[in-house]
Amino acid sequence: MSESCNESSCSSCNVEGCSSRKAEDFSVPANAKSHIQHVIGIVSGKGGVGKSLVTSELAVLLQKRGYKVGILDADVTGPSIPKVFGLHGQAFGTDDGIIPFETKTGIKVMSVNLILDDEETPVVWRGPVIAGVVKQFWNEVVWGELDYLLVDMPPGTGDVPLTVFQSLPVDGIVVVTSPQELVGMIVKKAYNMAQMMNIPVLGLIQNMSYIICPDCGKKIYIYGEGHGEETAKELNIPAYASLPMIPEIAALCDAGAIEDYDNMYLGSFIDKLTEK
Ligand SMILES: Nc1ncnc2c1ncn2[C@@H]1O[C@H](COP(=O)(O)OP(=O)(O)OP(=O)(O)O)[C@@H](O)[C@H]1O
Repeated sequence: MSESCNESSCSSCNVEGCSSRKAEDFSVPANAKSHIQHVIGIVSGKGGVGKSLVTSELAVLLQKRGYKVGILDADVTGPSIPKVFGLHGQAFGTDDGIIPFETKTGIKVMSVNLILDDEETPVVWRGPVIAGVVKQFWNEVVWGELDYLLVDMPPGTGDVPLTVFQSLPVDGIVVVTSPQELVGMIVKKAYNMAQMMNIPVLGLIQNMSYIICPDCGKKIYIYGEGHGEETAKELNIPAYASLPMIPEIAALCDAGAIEDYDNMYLGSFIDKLTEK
């Protein structure tokens, strides 16, 4: 077994094959023209639970409260952020880097769909290439001054979440789930991954929790009430919200007009998220 050391940093350690080697630093510098206060990752245990919709809604609400917001769409093989904001076309570059698109209320967005020739071209790239694109969206995009950069992650705990956690200065994550998931297990997987990377879990959102009867206003829990709230309490996750199925939001997303929706279900969640 190799000799151990008491150094606080690998750079000052001369012990060959040191067994107490500290974790390698994979961090990537931001673009020189980017000044970003907070980076928040939006994650889910599995696909289709509404992670991109929640990312977009959080961005819209933060922007409405006067914060400067950007969305880095790290869901490279299933990008849906540009569509819900009605963004189409190709981003251009300058000497400073790639200029992100801006939505009609001023949210900055970068997504693989905004660099492809044709947004219907599938992304059939291997993991390291995809991870490289995400890093480029961090260090080559001119984000400028931002209070919050929200990173829409692909579902699960694979290559891209790992790259984001290692390469970007992520302040915390928000986990999106749905009631019919095996919440306890899937949320805990995401929670445990964040713990392993020393990243706090800032919030949990249980999406598609219920529908509201259009005649009597009663909440109907089609998948059962779910365990989101008790899981948030059990894991000491500070912010929790339960979102219903909202038919008008689905229609606005399809029309690229998500910014026209005033989401009243996420107000106190945003309060907690932005608490100093
Ligand atoms: N609360 C909701 N009310 C109505 N429609 C919703 C709601 N949440 C999500 N949807 C719709 O469900 C679909 C899937 O949502 P979304 O793309 O956000 O999921 P996702 O978890 O990001 O999926 P993936 O992991 O595959 O990227 C979208 O059409 C979205 O508009």
